[in-house]
Amino acid sequence: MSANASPSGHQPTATYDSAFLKACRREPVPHTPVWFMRQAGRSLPEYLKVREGIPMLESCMRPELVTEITLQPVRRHHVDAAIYFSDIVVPLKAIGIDLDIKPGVGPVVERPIRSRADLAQLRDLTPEDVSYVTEAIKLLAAELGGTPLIGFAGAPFTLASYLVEGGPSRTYENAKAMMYGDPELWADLLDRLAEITAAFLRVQIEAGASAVQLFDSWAGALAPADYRRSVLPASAKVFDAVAGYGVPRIHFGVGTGELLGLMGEAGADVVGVDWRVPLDEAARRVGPGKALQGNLDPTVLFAGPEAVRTKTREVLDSAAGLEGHVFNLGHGVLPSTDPDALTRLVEYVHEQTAR
Ligand SMILES: Cc1c2[nH]c(c1CCC(=O)O)Cc1[nH]c(c(CCC(=O)O)c1C)Cc1[nH]c(c(CCC(=O)O)c1C)Cc1[nH]c(c(C)c1CCC(=O)O)C2
Repeated sequence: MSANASPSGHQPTATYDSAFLKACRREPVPHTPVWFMRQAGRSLPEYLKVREGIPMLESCMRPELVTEITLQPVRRHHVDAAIYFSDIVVPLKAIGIDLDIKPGVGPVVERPIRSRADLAQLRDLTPEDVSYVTEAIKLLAAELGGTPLIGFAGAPFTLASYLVEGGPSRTYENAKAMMYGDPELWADLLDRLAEITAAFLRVQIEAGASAVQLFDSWAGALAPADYRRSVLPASAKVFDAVAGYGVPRIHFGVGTGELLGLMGEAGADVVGVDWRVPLDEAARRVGPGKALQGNLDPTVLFAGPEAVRTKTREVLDSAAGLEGHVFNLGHGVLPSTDPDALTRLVEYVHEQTAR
């Protein structure tokens, strides 16, 4: 049996009983678990060293390299969970979409999806398309011991934002134009992406991931009514598709203060919160029955150790009444962050919350 227990009749394992998975299940924890979005990556000199000369997407397809990069922040910071090293566009590349990740820019798509004919670019994802993911997760499970591994994928809206725009955007004008102007095409696009995303998460869970996070990073660009009508059904389809595994499902976005209730409704077990809404208020918006993840402003790490402690204490205080809290930043680690500040932060949260 894998490190993941089935919802019925679980076998206790160090992974199943880890602080991270307990907090996701809203069970009592020995300390508040901590991990960081983008904990692997450019903030770590050891990452820059092993990535030297290897393009981002290629590095995601090399199981030994993925394993090493995923383990680096666990070794260095003693975080409570590892996140699988990959990118949200990897499954799109795997089904043959012509795209690349440009350094300092982000994902760039050669032929953006703008019409019904363009949908033909999207075919089903099979486990064979991403055999390197299965291989890397098996290697990781052997190395991680009791530390849980989080698998992840981009949510249909965030993936669509890259596919329709053709690259990063501040306004999402093409994606939103399709959403408002051709709702049927938009719904079909998001539904196809939901299927690809669900298939990609299933591969990760079946290989041994203990939790999954759906990154809807750019959903905060939407008004609640549009999110509910045009985006929520596709994200809900993804969460439904992986519900049966009994692994916690985390749902994250940036600038989603007005969407937190709806993001919970989409079906996640844990809702990620950025730094704009305090966790006690976020809990009221999300409603009962869900754990929360977050939410230190990543720029606080540039302010010196005392400020980090003060602001961390504020996050912990606002989380004091929650049933389940996973400490994280409100968004990813910024590349120029001092890694020692992250190590100290993990230590501080553990020490402050030891029970
Ligand atoms: C929107 C998004 C993307 N990718 C991702 C998201 C959702 C999370 C978020 O909101 O930040 C998700 C992602 N991308 C990466 C991870 C690794 C796992 C981890 O969190 O440690 C994760 C979880 C690696 C990466 N993905 C990328 C890097 C940097 C490239 C490099 O190191 O060469 C890493 C470590 C590239 C990437 N890929 C993307 C962007 C915007 C960029 C940055 C472009 C740049 O600034 O150079 C798309």
